[in-house]
Amino acid sequence: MGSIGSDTAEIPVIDIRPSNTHAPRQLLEAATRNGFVFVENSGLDAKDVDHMFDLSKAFFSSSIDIKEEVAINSNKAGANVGWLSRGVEKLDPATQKRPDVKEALNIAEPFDGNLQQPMPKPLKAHAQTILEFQNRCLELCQTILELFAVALDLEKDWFTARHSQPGKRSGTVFRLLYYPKVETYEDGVDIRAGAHSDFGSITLLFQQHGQPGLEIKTPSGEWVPVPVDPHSNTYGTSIDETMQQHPLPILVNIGDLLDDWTGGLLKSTVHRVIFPQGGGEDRYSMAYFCQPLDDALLEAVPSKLVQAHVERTGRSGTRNGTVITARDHLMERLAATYTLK
Ligand SMILES: O=C(O)CCC(=O)C(=O)O
Ligand SMILES: [Fe+2]
Repeated sequence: MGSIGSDTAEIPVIDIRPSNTHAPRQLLEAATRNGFVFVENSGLDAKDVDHMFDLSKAFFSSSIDIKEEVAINSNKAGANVGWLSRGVEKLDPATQKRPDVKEALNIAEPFDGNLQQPMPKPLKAHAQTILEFQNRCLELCQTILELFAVALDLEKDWFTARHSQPGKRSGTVFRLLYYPKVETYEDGVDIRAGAHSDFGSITLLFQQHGQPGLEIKTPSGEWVPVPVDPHSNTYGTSIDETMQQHPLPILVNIGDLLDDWTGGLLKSTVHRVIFPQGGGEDRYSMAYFCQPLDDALLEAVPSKLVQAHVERTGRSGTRNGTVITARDHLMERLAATYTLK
């Protein structure tokens, strides 16, 4: 079992400004190792990230009535959006005895410049801020996808054109997460987020100083902690003033769809969120799960590197030779997560 102080996961920090001409190769290397990487100089303003966290806290600290108005099953905006109360989701249904100890608010991708679901009271006045934050996240995902295309010797827009086009929808979701501090929890039974890999193409994860708990599973089956701040040698358990000054790099990880699409060359890795010793403090995180356009066909990626990998591993992204769409891929995964409870 990984614990604070054990070996850290090998997660490089990559400067993704255009001036770093090594970025494509560095990203690809990280993606083929365990699919987790920190990016810095991402273009996302630390103040905007902090502001989003403040809004998240305002929502999760509001009354149950306010939250229930936007509960995931109470609106007509479609599946997978709205508030999930504690006890609703089990990310590792095959193993978990009890649900994840967390709450979440799923916010769908804006369409035609508008949010697609009613905002809860504390967030209503900030709809534009939230929408703009989602746009910044999408831009960052597109930058990363472009760097992957360059590294794989594809047309620069090979992935990006399949992720965003005016008037087209995708299953991209922005998720605010709240893991409450608890007085008691049963070790080995209760978990903040059960072991899982993400569904989509790439995920951006925003964490906060002093709120550790994320772990990834190594190929040998060991759990190793992911730092909150890769520039510090603690896992964010002690908050010192100077540590809070610099903006945290953003954690990026590969999801199952991109893993499948590239025949496993880019890897999605299983991860989870544990209670720090003693139950920890509240943990807030925010995840931006980027998905290709609903109608994007997960056809063979025309890259020699991908093709060579597929030949070596015998894995291809198709289902018995049938090319499926990104939406089919997502629906398969959502169905598996939400019915196996
Ligand atoms: O909250 C975290 O740190 C991770 C959350 C996560 O892995 C997920 O929601 O997919
Ligand atoms: Fe995840």
